[in-house]
Amino acid sequence: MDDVLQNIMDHAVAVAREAGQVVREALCDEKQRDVMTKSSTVDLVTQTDQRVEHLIIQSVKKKFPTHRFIGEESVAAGEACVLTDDPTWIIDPIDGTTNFVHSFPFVAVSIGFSVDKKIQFGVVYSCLEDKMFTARRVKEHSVTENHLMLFSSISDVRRSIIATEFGSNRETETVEKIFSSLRNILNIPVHGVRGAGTAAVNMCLVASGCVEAYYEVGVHVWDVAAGSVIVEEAGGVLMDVEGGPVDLMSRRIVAANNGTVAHIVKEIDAFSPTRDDAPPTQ
Ligand SMILES: O=P([O-])([O-])O[C@@H]1[C@H](O)[C@H](O)[C@@H](O)[C@H](O)[C@H]1O
Ligand SMILES: [Mg+2]
Ligand SMILES: [Mg+2]
Repeated sequence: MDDVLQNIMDHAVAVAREAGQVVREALCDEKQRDVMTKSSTVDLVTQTDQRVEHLIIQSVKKKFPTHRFIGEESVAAGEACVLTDDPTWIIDPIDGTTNFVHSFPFVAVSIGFSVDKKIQFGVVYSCLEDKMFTARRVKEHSVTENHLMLFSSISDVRRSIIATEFGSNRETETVEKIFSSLRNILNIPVHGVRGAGTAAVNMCLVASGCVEAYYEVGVHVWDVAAGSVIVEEAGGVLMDVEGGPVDLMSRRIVAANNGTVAHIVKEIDAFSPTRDDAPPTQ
């Protein structure tokens, strides 16, 4: 299985790079950044998101015809978001669509691959920085192209930088919760709070030791599937925002180094968005 998995992972890296090239070219063409909206007026999608997801899925289908898919834009178009034991590609064609639309320079292609409901490897291509982050669920971990994982050993949360995002839910109660968590964390006080505008890149920043933790309520499985292996293989931990094991379908995540995770979890004002795998409402 090892060689088979490596073969699949090599394909994921190649197709992520190809997708990244499409994203870079699209950035120079305003038409390809025309905005449509999904769950709210600030949940953006473009024809480029759809085109890139199609490209990835078609390329994989040719090589691995029995594999299944959970893709952000396919789910938006009505496909089920159900993780089975079958080999499944979990795809976010453009993580950071708002960044893409505004030319804010952090945009990633994120691909996780799952077997038996466990993510086996993750590939995050931060395509404007041209950084490829990969990790496979084995002892070895690797980040290609000179991007060494330099995991943070800071255990004093007051010396940390914490990454988070505001997401795309603007309901008053949700915004209140987001600010309540943020206030608690700033008041620790931490050195700073940052957000790249892409969950996948934020997780790679944890894996690279640039920030000590990243948390968000409202992410989706395609935002964090790839990053989850990258963080764990770098030596980090994943947790639910109220402590306990993370559930990638729950839309809640903390990814952190060992020293700060417990401190961060204490400060988050948690809430529970509708799960990714919830049956559709009629
Ligand atoms: O929509 P998208 O750009 O693929 O993904 C979003 C980005 O990762 C953003 O940083 C995060 O705050 C949202 O929760 C995600 O949904
Ligand atoms: Mg995303
Ligand atoms: Mg996306």
